[in-house]
Amino acid sequence: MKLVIAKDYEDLSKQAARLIAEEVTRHPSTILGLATGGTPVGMYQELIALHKEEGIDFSQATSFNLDEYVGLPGHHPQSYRTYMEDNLFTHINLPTDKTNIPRGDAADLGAECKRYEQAIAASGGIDIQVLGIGNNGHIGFNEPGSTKETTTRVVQLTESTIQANARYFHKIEEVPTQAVSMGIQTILGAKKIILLASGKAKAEAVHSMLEGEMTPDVPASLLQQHPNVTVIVDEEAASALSAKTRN
Ligand SMILES: N[C@@H]1[C@@H](O)[C@H](O)[C@@H](COP(=O)(O)O)O[C@@H]1O
Repeated sequence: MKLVIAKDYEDLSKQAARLIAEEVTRHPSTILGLATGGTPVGMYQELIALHKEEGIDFSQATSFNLDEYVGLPGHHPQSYRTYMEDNLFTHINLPTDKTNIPRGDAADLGAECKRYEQAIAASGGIDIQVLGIGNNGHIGFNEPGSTKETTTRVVQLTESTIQANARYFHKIEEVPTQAVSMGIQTILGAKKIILLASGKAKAEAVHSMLEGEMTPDVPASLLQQHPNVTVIVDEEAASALSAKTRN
């Protein structure tokens, strides 16, 4: 995996946005894999600026998000659909009907997971997938124990993930306990992957991902088998890495 240590969060966000913008410029009908969470917010702001100031054009692109909470309709203020609308979609020219996010409120969630996986395959597959990382090494909502064979499915969130995500809800009881998430196999199917991590709380997970053994106990470590991963971190998130990995 290629490691980039950015100066700070702003630099990390700019570098990540540049990679996406280059991809969209080179290949306008790019299939983007998008992530939520606090970490990519700065990257989305940079992409909006690149769209407005440099005319980066998303009109022919398609996007697939990693995951969505079970039980939240798209219009719910804490749904990942709302997050994406607010942080990116309403500010760029990606057509709404080309933005895909699993339906967490589907009546038949099993069918929804199949439909989503098939839609990704039918698009030709994800060209560039953005990932964050959970404190416990999760990617998307693939919690520890997720194997490399997993595809889009309903997952149970761990207590630590529920706690980490409670900051977006009024109270912890409101945080859904399940999500629909692309699987590890789905993510590994992307042609390129960019993983972003910022802050001290991610240092241990970044260390295990890059320097630990490949194990479903740290789902992000399974990315070691992918041929084209760029990990962009800031100094704090890099703080548990050995000198050898840093160089
Ligand atoms: N499903 C999302 C992940 O995709 C994200 O990577 C993680 C970390 O979020 P943050 O960037 O806010 O630390 O949070 C959630 O669990």
